[in-house]
Amino acid sequence: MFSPLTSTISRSGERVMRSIVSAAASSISITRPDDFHLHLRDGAGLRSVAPLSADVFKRAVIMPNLKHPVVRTAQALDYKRSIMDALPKHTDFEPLMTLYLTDKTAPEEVQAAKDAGVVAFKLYPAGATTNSDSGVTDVNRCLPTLNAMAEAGVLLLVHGEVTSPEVDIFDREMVFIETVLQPLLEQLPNLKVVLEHITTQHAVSFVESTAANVAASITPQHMLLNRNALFQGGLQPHAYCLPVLKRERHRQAVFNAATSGNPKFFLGTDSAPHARETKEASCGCAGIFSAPIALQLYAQLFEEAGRLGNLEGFSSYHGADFYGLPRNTDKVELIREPWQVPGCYPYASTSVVPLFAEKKLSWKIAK
Ligand SMILES: NC(=O)N[C@@H](CC(=O)O)C(=O)O
Ligand SMILES: [Zn+2]
Ligand SMILES: [Zn+2]
Repeated sequence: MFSPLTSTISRSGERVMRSIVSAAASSISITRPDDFHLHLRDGAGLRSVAPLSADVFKRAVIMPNLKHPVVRTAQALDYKRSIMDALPKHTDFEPLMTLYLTDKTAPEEVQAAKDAGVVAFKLYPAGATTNSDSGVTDVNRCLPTLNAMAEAGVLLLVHGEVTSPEVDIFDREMVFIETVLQPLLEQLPNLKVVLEHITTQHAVSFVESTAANVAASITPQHMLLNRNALFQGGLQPHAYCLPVLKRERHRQAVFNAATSGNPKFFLGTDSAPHARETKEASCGCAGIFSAPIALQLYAQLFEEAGRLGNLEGFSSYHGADFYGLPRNTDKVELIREPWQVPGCYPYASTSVVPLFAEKKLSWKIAK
């Protein structure tokens, strides 16, 4: 279903840290990773997928775009309790909660959220993606709240796409950066921003060239696939996510950024489960589910780059450092043992098709 990774990646400048991994190591041990962009949904869907993330990741930044968006601190605390209730009793997984920014979010909510341990607010331009109808119609309406965030050191996470129908869908990230993000950072130069799930050379360059308070998360699908994957052999709904996959040179830019070792880029799977029948539909949902295979696929992609030694920074250090969180101290071990990704996973009363379904991964997580 998905195109295999094209082997066009240059292997020059290979910098494998020998202390962690030797040429064709049969296992690697890395500090336990965190997922800085995760959709867990609620209800029965939550109970299906949450344990799969908690099996691998120590912490995850939980996206607030539920059907009833998580807009108030009290809701985030309720949601956190239902996440913990969906996990085995003695789990050490820690959900890092976020709030959904709206035109009406009061500046006072910022301190309340921070005091309650909420780590960030999420900016969804209204209409940009799944469950974003209550999102922001104009960032200028949110300036007092964004200013409060800058002052309190609370992060802004951004779905970076404009929504105007005149803008070509493949240009929406670039236009957002130019017309919304850049001007916003000129007004609030200290605001800590994560540009989520970046997909273009423009986003990579922007993040590389701005100050240290701007970083980006990178998904496995945007490292792996270009937009041909959407149409390979017919319409491929399970390759559809937002921001939509881009052309090959953008995939390469994102791939190179992720594997470069630059601390501004870190792991955020954007694992976004949708029931199979809601994707295989006349109007299919946007979102790719990757929780149970993401770390293994990142490892494969870093190895493809000849940069397996940079995996640990990307998956376990850069995000924690940017968020001001302590690095995890426990480890996960990946073993070289090919296995086939299942065609689907149970999801509530139905199923969800993962990224890389029925394909072979070369790394497995040791139990
Ligand atoms: N990435 C997606 O295509 N979908 C996400 C929303 C988002 O992260 O934009 C979802 O919640 O399904
Ligand atoms: Zn998004
Ligand atoms: Zn997302």
